[in-house]
Amino acid sequence: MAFLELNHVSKSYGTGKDRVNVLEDINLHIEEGEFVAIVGFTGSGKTTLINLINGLHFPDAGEVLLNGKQITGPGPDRGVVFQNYSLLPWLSVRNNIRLAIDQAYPAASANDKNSKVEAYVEMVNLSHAIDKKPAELSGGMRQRVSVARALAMNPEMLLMDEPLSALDALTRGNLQEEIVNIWSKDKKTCLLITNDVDEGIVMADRIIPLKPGPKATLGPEFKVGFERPRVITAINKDPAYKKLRNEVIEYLIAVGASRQSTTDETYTLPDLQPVIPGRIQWRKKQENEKTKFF
Ligand SMILES: Nc1ncnc2c1ncn2[C@@H]1O[C@H](COP(=O)(O)OP(=O)(O)OP(=O)(O)O)[C@@H](O)[C@H]1O
Repeated sequence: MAFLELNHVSKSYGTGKDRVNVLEDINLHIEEGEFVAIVGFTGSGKTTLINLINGLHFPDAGEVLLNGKQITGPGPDRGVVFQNYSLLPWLSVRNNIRLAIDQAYPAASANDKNSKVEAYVEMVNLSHAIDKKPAELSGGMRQRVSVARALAMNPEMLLMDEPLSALDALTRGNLQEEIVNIWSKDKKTCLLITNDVDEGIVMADRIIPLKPGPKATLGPEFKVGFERPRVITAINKDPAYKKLRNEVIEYLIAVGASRQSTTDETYTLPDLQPVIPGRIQWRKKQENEKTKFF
């Protein structure tokens, strides 16, 4: 029995003609302490997959098991880092983390809780900003707070839904390294959702592609055997890195292309007129229409 198991999981939204079959027959087994990356196309159902594990959604068919038990809702055993930080804007870094500590260690003394808050903030190198509010932080700093908050819950598993995709390349690289450092210290089981193959190679033990939806399924896994710590500037010179990267990318391109040629689903774009600032669109004045001044 694996630590996390998804067996024959399918998930749809809506009913009748509005029904969207997002995931179909998902089978995923993750061992305790493993770091797995799911790489997928935009809109293929990556967030849906995370939400099934997080307990925010439930499968229509199949089962999601953590430690052999069916997931019945969100719980402190799973810490989640979202793409959009989701911090409470009126609270400082300290108090955002404190909320998580209060929930994870309700019986701890105030002093003990304060020390834990400070330790998690230090873990993500934000001690200098501990009393700042989210609006006073950069995107990378906010994402560090999100990671610290998820870890402060002392979860058994960390779920990360494209946590770094809004960040610039340099900040993204630094945070990838920090997250892996933290993971390697206490080996929490990690599931990372990403659309970046390189991110998967730098961070994960295995990369599993999620094929394009609707009815997205998981593709074959790619094992990432590079020794840790992995430094991207060093491993990107390694021919084995280029080979693995090409294999994953070629697989994604192939399934993307075959999906486009076989799908019978059609998507209707909304009927909208784009508003282009600074551009004047002329039309013939209607009869009896008064001239308007803006
Ligand atoms: N609550 C919902 N109700 C109806 N449809 C939904 C709901 N949530 C997601 N969907 C649809 O399910 C599909 C998959 O969405 P999901 O957010 O899981 O994909 P994703 O791969 O995470 O997307 P992205 O890459 O854009 O973040 C999309 O077509 C989306 O419109």
